[in-house]
Amino acid sequence: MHPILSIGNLQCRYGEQVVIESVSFALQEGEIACLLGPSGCGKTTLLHAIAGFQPVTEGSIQLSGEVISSPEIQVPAERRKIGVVFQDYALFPHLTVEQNIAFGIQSMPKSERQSRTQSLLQLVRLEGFGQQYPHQLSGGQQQRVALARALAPRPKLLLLDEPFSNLDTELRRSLASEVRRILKQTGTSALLVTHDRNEAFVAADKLGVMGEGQLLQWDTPEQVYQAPANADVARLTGSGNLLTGVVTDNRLVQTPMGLMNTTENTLQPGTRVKVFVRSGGIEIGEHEYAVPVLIAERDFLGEQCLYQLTLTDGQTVEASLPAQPELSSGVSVPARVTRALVFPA
Ligand SMILES: Nc1ncnc2c1ncn2[C@@H]1O[C@H](COP(=O)(O)OP(=O)(O)OP(=O)(O)O)[C@@H](O)[C@H]1O
Repeated sequence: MHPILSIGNLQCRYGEQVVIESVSFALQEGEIACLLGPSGCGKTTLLHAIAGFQPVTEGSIQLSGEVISSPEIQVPAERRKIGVVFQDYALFPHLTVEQNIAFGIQSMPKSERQSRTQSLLQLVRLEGFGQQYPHQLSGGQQQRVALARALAPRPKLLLLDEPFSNLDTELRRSLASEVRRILKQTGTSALLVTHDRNEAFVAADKLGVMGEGQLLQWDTPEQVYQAPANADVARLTGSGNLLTGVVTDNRLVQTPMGLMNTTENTLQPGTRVKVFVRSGGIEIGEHEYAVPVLIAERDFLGEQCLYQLTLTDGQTVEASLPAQPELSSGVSVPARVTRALVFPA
């Protein structure tokens, strides 16, 4: 069976500027994928190419095995059976919630249309809101209407472009999980674009990390987090610190934050490496590998505190540790790295 979406060696350009280069991945039927990447890396361009709003200059996009985009073929957007949910909801302000949801299914017989609209209202938990107008709803409710409207014609694939970015952080995460429930319940294959890793982790079966027009890694969120392909992916998938280091004779890594173990055992002694230490991979306390650090700043966050630790070479690293009153700014303590990701420099 063909994947629902298959992207092969894709390139997109704006004039001479290449903004998508050699991107390949496949999305299986019913899967939810998230494309995560910093602003300007080409996420929206890629989504637009899949939707049919953006021509491709090399490679191809296939939907259920049929080429819908290539340098020679460009199936019009309205014939792709692809739904799109935009960042700004794009609801029709003069139509009620029900009318918005039913907008794309006008060709259905009336009774079928009405029952589909009602079941979608139920699916997005907005029963009772059918007669309201978009401006009477909260941002999160409006985005759920936009989702119901996009799902109404039963698209083969749903694209979501930064769908939660207008909402506050707390709501973003709960809506990401709500959208995942809705997509799974309807068996909808979807590709969601975001620059918020928490949103991507919550929603995705597959995570695609992008940087400067290229797909840096495509895997499950767990795999990407635990085994990032390179230091850029590590940085994009979790806060932390990038240090430089050298592999020692006994296969440890020497860094400005002391010695640390590595699971990367193919590196020869003397190799220069990049070391990414997540904020949770630092421990305070005596240990043979510990080095003295100065607590430069301490932000109390409840269960955890976020510390800025100054190393003897002047660098500052960020550490997330359980709140302890004795660890306050200005205090010098021993600290070490307990977990690190090591990459060739
Ligand atoms: N219409 C356009 N004409 C020319 N260049 C464009 C156009 N749209 C985007 N670009 C450029 O293409 C690159 C990728 O932009 P794109 O919007 O796809 O990135 P993005 O990852 O979605 O960013 P953001 O998260 O900020 O929306 C950027 O360098 C951008 O300046």
